[in-house]
Amino acid sequence: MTFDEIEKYLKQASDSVAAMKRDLTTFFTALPDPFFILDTQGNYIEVLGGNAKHLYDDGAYLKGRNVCDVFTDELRDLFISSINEVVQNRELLICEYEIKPELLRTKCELSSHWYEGRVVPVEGENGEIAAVIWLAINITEKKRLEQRLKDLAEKDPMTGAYNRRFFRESIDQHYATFKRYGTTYSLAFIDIDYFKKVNDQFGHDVGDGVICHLVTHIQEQLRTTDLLSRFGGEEFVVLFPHINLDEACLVAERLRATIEMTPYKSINHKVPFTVSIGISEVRAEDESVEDILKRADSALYQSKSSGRNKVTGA
Ligand SMILES: Nc1nc2c(ncn2[C@@H]2O[C@H](COP(=O)(O)OP(=O)(O)OP(=O)(O)O)[C@@H](O)[C@H]2O)c(=O)[nH]1
Repeated sequence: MTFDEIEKYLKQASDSVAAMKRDLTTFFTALPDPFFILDTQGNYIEVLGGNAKHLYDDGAYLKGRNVCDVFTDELRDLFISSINEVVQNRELLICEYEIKPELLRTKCELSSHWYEGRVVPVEGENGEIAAVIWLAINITEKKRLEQRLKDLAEKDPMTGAYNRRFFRESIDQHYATFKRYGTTYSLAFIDIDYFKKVNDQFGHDVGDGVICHLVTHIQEQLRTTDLLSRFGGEEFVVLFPHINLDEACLVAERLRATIEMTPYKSINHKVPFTVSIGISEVRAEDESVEDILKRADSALYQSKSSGRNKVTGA
């Protein structure tokens, strides 16, 4: 082979490698979901794919950065621990994570995005794990649907409070925990006074407004661990975990007083209203959840029969 022939051969080879590289880049860039090549320390070596622009930010800026520079504590831990796990177990790992709007570079985004990460190891020349490939799939729509289905199953559509079925499941769990560990809890039945009159005087729509206003008001006053459910039309129940009767009565009294002071206001109406409340605490001698429910119900009856706008503990 002459020198010219060798040179020609090498040029052809290099051209075809360059063409292959171009083809691969075109191919990877066209992929709808983005994937990242990260070294075992969490440095972004390469960012590819993500052609579905309505679903993904341009991740090019990640190249050369470390996950610790990009994400907040919780996500940083998830990324680092997932990479470590893949390096150790040498197998596919699937995780789900939420990226808050402030981390998304598309500034018009107001809500979080959810992703499914599929992470696989990449072996180096000596068989060691040199890097991981992290495929990120936007599952925000799926998550929204899941949340919607969960809400439909657990919540009252008009007020957004939990429904009676969800309350029943929760109280059954708390009762079981009480029987096993003695962890106390209390219940408050809350019923709007003379609500029929509200409907009769102002109409059903205003009545609905009063109910929603009450729910918002109660939610604002409760701790995040307290559980508010709509038990019936204008009757609600609050489950107070870890709270005894005296403490629950104090909270309920505060609720009663602030409700009295906070009328429902619509464009055309101002509707003052009050509530009656019955409280009970789980007791060692209770044989079932029905016992505590019955006590709260009769305490509510007492509040009603003694003039309404009252709190009674039983
Ligand atoms: N607007 C509206 N009214 C409802 C809803 N659910 C139940 N109600 C009404 O709530 C009223 C409850 O009336 P009652 O049970 O007689 O009780 P009350 O008038 O509040 O009197 P007390 O409870 O004895 O103080 C009924 O007129 C129901 O039609 C609802 O979702 N929206």
